[in-house]
Amino acid sequence: MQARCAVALGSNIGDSHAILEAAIERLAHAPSIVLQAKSRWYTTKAVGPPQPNYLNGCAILQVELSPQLLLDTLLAIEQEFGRVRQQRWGPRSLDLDLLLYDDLRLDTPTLQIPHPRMRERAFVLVPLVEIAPNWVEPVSGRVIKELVKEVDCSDVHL
Ligand SMILES: Nc1ncnc2c1ncn2[C@@H]1O[C@H](COP(=O)(O)OP(=O)(O)OP(=O)(O)O)[C@@H](O)[C@H]1O
Ligand SMILES: Nc1nc2c(c(=O)[nH]1)N=C(CO)CN2
Repeated sequence: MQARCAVALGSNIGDSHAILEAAIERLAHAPSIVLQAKSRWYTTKAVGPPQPNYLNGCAILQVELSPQLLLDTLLAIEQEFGRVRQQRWGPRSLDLDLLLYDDLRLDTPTLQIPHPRMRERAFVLVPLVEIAPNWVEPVSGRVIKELVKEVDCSDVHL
């Protein structure tokens, strides 16, 4: 079973650029994952509690993993990069969110697809539109290039 997936990457602790580049390499070499595309890195104002700016980007992966196994892989890579889970929406060395998995809709206690907050997040939609403008977000039924027009992108910069 093959699926095309979109993943969001973020970091605001440590050398975020080096961490995100290393995380992409790690993903690209993970079993059952092929890296198809990656966006540029954007500096973004933190959403949530006061904290340093983030560096954010997105990647498209071809995977031979179930959604749950892909999430487990993402969480394991976060741990490898020293992620310490503290407050919700608090600062982190590496955050990997599973945004889209083909046109799947899933709502379980541990995994929601599409990511439920992706439609309102400029720090997700701006990098994603670079690499997947015509992907239909299955809850809204709208393509990413339309969704990005509806968010305030003024705090997202190259
Ligand atoms: N699509 C998804 N991608 C990543 N994690 C998810 C997803 N759906 C549910 N989760 C669950 O969310 C849990 C907490 O994730 P995390 O700590 O990264 O949240 P957060 O980054 O603080 O907030 P947000 O989810 O708003 O980005 C994960 O352990 C995972 O079980
Ligand atoms: N700009 C920005 N803000 C955030 C981010 C993020 O990646 N970028 N991640 C969060 C928790 O997922 C909370 N706030």
